[in-house]
Amino acid sequence: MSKHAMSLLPRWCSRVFSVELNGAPFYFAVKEKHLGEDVPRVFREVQNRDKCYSVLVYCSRDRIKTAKFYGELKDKLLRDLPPECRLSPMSSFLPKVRDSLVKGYFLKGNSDTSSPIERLLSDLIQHDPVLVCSYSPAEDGQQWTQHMWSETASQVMDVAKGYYVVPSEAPEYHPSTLNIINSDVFYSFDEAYDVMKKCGDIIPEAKAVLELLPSRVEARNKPDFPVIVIEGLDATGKTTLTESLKDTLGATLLPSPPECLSPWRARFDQEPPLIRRAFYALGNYISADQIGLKGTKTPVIVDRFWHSTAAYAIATAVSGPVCNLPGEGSEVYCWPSDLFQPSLVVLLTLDPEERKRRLRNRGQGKTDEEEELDHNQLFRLRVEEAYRRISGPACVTVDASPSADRVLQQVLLLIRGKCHL
Ligand SMILES: Nc1ncnc2c1ncn2[C@@H]1O[C@H](COP(=O)(O)OP(=O)(O)O)[C@@H](O)[C@H]1O
Ligand SMILES: Nc1ccn([C@@H]2O[C@H](COP(=O)(O)OP(=O)(O)O)[C@@H](O)[C@H]2O)c(=O)n1
Repeated sequence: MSKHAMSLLPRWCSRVFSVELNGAPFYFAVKEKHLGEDVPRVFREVQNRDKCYSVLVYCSRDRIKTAKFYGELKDKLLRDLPPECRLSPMSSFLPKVRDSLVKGYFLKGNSDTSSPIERLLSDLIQHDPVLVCSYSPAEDGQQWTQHMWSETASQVMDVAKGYYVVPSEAPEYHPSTLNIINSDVFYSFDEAYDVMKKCGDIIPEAKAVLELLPSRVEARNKPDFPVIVIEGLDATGKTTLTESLKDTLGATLLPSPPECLSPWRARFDQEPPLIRRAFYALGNYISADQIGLKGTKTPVIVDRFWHSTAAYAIATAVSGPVCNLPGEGSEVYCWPSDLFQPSLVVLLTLDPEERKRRLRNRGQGKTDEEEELDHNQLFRLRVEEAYRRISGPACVTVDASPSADRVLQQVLLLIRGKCHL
């Protein structure tokens, strides 16, 4: 059965394409007619005998499978492509159109490698939800053109018409911001639950997670006592502070994600963002249920909560500097309407050097994300800024560099001011 590739990604000529080279994005668009525009920067340094390709993963009906496939595609390309072939992250989107982003890879090869690359891409297009294009210099040698591949039952061929590639302006925010809602951050129990439920067929552990979920989303009891969440990057002193608060206030301390999810955490940390973030989102609803239970008897201190879930997810989805984040006040930073709202959220902040020193002294293993915080300063800045932008409740920032006791006293003052304890 033949299908026209273009119908899989509508409004092809309105789309912007982004290729990330050494962490910096380069944008281009396609046009039927050429009006003397420049050659986009991505193609400017490419030699004449080189050939480039793009593989974009379009969303099939099953978005769990699509997310899994996207994660596996990179491994497959890295394993099966000739080593000389250069692979860069790529995406395509309709500016300002929500959920229009599709992701994939941009491949650069030369005339020696084009046969194995094309064999691999032909195979992919026949079996997987991908859209393949090749890029080559136009006949006049001045411009570059894009040819979309079309698949028939037995062969793969270029769709006859080529498009010119032309430079395009950078969007206001990083293109990934278009797809954050309900793919990276979930704003209701039902949205996260739906993803976990659909995972049941392919990830056996998902069924175990579903069984731990509360039957009612609303916290079963409205806590009579204050509920205080302590947030911050790894090694800012959350554990130290939450333990002291527990003792000083006679409070109950709840970790997040909740302990009952511990056996499954490493498993879900390996999954693509859609599944991994749904797991953490659901963890907050389990915590909310426990808060409802304990908060009728004592104050409750929570080590991380929704701020962590949303801030890390947003900062991972977006790359580059802080200005790439969704703008302040964006709906992306809103608290889920069906999730319990704590009385106070404290964000511990620390100078990066002091944080590293504390990490070294503690000497524990780190998650990949925490490793990333160390190596990638921009990632750390994005997480911190996303923390600050989340509202409903917003966090109150506390400098965690003084001694543990001084930090405790500072936070107790805040709690007494806000929660009348
Ligand atoms: N205010 C502080 N001053 C100096 N060292 C601290 C302070 N708070 C915590 N530490 C130390 O820093 C390390 C990280 O603290 P921890 O409470 O485990 O952070 P987190 O739970 O945020 O990862 C620990 O070794 C802890 O003893
Ligand atoms: N409520 C929560 C808690 C953690 N998390 C995730 O868990 C990671 C940090 O957890 P962690 O247990 O390693 O952090 P520490 O509290 O040990 O510093 C973050 O990177 C988040 O991605 C979350 O998404 N939601």
